[in-house]
Amino acid sequence: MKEIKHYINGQYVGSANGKLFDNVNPVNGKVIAKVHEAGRDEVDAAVKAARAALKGPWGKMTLDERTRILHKVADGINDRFDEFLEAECLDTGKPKSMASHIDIPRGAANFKVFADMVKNVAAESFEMATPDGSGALNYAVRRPKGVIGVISPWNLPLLLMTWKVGPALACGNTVVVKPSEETPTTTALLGEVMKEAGVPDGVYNVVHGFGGDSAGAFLTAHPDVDGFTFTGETSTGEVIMKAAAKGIRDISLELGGKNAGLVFADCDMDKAIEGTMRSAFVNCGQVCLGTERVYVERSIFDEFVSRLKAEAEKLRIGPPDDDKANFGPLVSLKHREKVLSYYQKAVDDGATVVTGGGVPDMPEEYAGGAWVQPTIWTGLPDDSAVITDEIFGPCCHIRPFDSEEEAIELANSLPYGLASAIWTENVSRAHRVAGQIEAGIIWVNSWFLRDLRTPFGGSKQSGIGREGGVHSLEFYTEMKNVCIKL
Ligand SMILES: NC(=O)c1ccc[n+]([C@@H]2O[C@H](COP(=O)([O-])OP(=O)(O)OC[C@H]3O[C@@H](n4cnc5c(N)ncnc54)[C@H](O)[C@@H]3O)[C@@H](O)[C@H]2O)c1
Ligand SMILES: O=C/C=C/C=C(\O)C(=O)O
Repeated sequence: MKEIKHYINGQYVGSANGKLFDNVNPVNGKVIAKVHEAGRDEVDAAVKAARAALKGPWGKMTLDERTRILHKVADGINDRFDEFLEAECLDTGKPKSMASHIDIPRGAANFKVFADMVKNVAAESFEMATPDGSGALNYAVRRPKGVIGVISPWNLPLLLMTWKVGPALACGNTVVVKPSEETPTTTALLGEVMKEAGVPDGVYNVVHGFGGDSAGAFLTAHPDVDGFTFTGETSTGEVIMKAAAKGIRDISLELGGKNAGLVFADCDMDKAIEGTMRSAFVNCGQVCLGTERVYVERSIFDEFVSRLKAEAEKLRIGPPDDDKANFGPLVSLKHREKVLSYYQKAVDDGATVVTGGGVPDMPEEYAGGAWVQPTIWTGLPDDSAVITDEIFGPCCHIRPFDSEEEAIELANSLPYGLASAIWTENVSRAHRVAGQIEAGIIWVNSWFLRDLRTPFGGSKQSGIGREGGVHSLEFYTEMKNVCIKL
């Protein structure tokens, strides 16, 4: 059986404690690899390697050399595109048609964009007067933050990990990455690409394992990590924030959401249906930006519900290599238990199940997989846990509204503030509503349309800080002001 090892100081190494855990294919429940679980020793070795590499050739490289290498990393991902695609789809069960358009290309783009970005951002300077009349000049320079701990989730494994590692390395930092225990493979494979691209040993390190009382917690407890960038659940973010407080380490948190889609009667219905389909069901609903709450103006409510139902029922469920399938399984049976508990809760709370609500019949070979049906509800009270909790499954609840004010109030009614999608052809309304939604990312007549130069992150309990463009540089560098008396 294949083993997945840590990548520390440019070498693949196993765990001294001999602990291994199963990497399971969610399509059929079969074990595809055994993964080494890091103990404190491996985490410590990874952090030490990262610290040493900061002072080694990586720290001494010119910006040009560093960014050229990062372009080679991106090229290396593209050169081995099929291998990354296969690995990502085995770990997650997602359709190849999706991973080949989103996950893997973005894995490469995350290195290119930030390599180019760091070369083109100027630092600030201020001239000032002094009492003696000679004046002074201030200029700011950016320096790498140091060793960055990167903790990433399983829903878009390569995309979300490189979204952090790309800018971290572009800014001259070194990293220790703890990928999700559900999806270790592409993060491990990236070590080979780093080596081939000429990234010096110790710059990119990977430790595998779980969160609490395992690799994740050992990494956040390690005193020699200078900052943590994390994507995952809000409750995990709280734990990581506490760990980072020890030693006053910086954090960037991209957390959960319970995002609202607002569909106004003046929308282009075709666009709204197409976009809401994606925002509710793509990646089997496992996208932090997805809209699990859809609010539709009353005059078009019935039409919207019946059209969304018709489209949801056309989704083709199947494994990654079924070319026609556009809907895979959830990431694990454990996650399915959680999602199905909300499917049950919806019924208990009096929902009308418009479509789905259970587990699809699958052929024998996929019976052990984590399949669920795409599901739409109406009729739930606003305080149902189905409406207030992030389910992270392929489901949405649709509720009517009567006025713009009510729609905004409903969208803002939860403690999350990640993303929102507004569907209207009225340009004034689009600006007006976008301005009032309490969320970090607003899409109008689109969803998950990404320009990597833009600020990305959540407000309220959906996160702290922004990444993307120059905002990533804010987190991954320390700014230093030099004041020169003339
Ligand atoms: N805001 C965003 O950009 C964004 C993007 C993707 C996913 N998410 C969120 O991620 C969640 C789904 O991902 P998940 O289930 O993998 O999240 P999770 O919080 O369970 O796990 C994320 C990572 O944290 C690690 N971890 C867990 N407990 C830890 C601990 N105590 N100390 C250190 N590390 C720990 C896990 O092992 C994993 O690597 C959803 O809530 C989703 O909304 C947010
Ligand atoms: O599941 C969450 C998706 C997050 C997407 C990004 O972080 C991105 O597109 O950069």
